[in-house]
Amino acid sequence: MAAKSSLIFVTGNANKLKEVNAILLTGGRPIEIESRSLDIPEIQGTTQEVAIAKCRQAAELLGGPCITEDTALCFEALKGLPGPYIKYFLADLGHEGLNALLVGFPTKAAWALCTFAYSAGPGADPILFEGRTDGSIVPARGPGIFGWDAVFEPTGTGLTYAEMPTDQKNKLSHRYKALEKLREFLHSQD
Ligand SMILES: O=P(O)(O)OP(=O)(O)OP(=O)(O)OC[C@H]1O[C@@H](n2cnc3c(O)ncnc32)[C@H](O)[C@@H]1O
Ligand SMILES: [Mg+2]
Repeated sequence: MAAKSSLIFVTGNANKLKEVNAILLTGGRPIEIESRSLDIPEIQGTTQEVAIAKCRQAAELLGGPCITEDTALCFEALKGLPGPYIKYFLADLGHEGLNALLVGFPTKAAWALCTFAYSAGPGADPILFEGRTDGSIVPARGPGIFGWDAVFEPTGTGLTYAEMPTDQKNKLSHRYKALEKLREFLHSQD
């Protein structure tokens, strides 16, 4: 019997990869992935359009099945923006600037949205798996290791993602919720 090759996760983000491995390798039926760092241009559009276009391109480049992931951080006061453009807002404005965007708005509510996309190969329509965690934007607390972790406080926890032990974040995060759906899908394909 031919050995089953593991699924390739295309991402340039080492912190994402670490969390994805930690989440997928735990649980009743662990899933192994390989990773590939490819620089894939991201289009403008809704989170779903961005996710589908990136996964399509990744599958073309690899010539086979793959998964990709897009993370959005959506501010309620800004009707969901920066959303999929959070990477560029964070890079230019920093944690303080993200807080400053909300000065003068009555709500600091926000949600983190993770969208995994799976493509069966070049030409196949990607399938999406979304996970959302609600919270609010706060002045930075905790180590500034991963993106906007220090300014996002999930509702009811009293801690920012950055202040949480890894396994606490990985049990309630946007990424965890999306991966549980992806895990179920992959097992149904076995
Ligand atoms: O190669 P890809 O997978 O696209 O990696 P990326 O870093 O470009 O990631 P995105 O396009 O999804 O942009 C999301 C931004 O949000 C950051 N980010 C993603 N997940 C996060 C998390 O769980 N906590 C904090 N920041 C996160 C990430 O560092 C980026 O700045
Ligand atoms: Mg990206």
